[in-house]
Amino acid sequence: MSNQPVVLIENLNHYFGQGSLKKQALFDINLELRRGEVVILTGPSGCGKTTLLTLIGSLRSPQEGSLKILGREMRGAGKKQQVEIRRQIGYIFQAHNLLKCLTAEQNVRMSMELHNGISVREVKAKSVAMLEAVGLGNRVDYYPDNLSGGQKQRVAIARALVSHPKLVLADEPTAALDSKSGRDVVELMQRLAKEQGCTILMVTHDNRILDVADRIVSMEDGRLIQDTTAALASHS
Ligand SMILES: Nc1ncnc2c1ncn2[C@@H]1O[C@H](COP(=O)(O)OP(=O)(O)OP(=O)(O)O)[C@@H](O)[C@H]1O
Repeated sequence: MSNQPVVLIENLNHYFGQGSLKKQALFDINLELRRGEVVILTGPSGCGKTTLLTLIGSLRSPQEGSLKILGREMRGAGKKQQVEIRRQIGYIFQAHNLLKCLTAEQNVRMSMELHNGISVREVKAKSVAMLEAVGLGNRVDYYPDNLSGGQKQRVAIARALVSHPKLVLADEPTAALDSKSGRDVVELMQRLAKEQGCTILMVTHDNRILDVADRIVSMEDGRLIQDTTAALASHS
C-alpha cells in the first residue's frame, strides 16, 4: 500500500471545445508521482500545465486514458468521489485566495471544518500550530489586508497542509512574490512536505527555485518532453 504511487497517469489525453472547434490540449501523458516527492512541472505558456494540474486535482474530469489518485481511478468518477479525493489534496494557488473577512487563523481553520469528527477547540489548536510552523505564530489574528504577500502565501501553505494531505498541488506559488519571499515560501513547502511525507507537484516558471525539486518534469505543446531527477539535472 505504501509503495502505491500517489498519482498514476497512463495515456491521458484531454480536449477543449467540441465539433470543429475541438482542440487537443494534452497528448498521451504518462506520469507517476511517488510518496514524499517534490516535483516541479515546467514549460512555456499554454503548454498544458494548468490543465494537467486541475485534472490531477480532480477539478476537471479525465476524458481519455487513466488517472489514478491515491489508488482511485478518476476517469468516470462521480461528483461524490471527486469531492472525497479533493479533501485529501492541499491546493496552493498564485493568488492565495484567502478570505479577506477572516483572520489568518480562521482562513486556516476553514479548510479543516470540511472534515468530520474533530472538535472546534482541536481544530483551532491545529490551525494555530500550523501557523506557528510557517513562522506566523505572532500573526494568528491578523486579517489578510494587514499581511505582506509572502505572509499571505504562508497562510495559504498553512491552510493547504493543516489537514496533512498526501498530495499538495501548487500553481505558481511564488509568482506574486519577490525573490527572497519566493525562495522562503518554497523552502518552507519542501521542509513541511518532507516532515509530513506528502507529495508536492508545483507548476512554476521561476528558474530560481528549480533546485528544491527532487524531479523536474517539462512539458511542451501538450506533451511531457522530459522527466529528470534533480541530481541528474544539476550535472547537465
Ligand atoms: N477552458 C478552456 N477552453 C478552451 N481552451 C482552453 C481552456 N483552458 C485551456 N485551454 C487551452 O489549452 C491549452 C493549455 O492551456 P493551459 O492553461 O493548461 O496552459 P499552461 O501551460 O498552464 O499555460 P500558462 O503557463 O500560461 O498558465 C492552451 O492552448 C489553452 O488555450
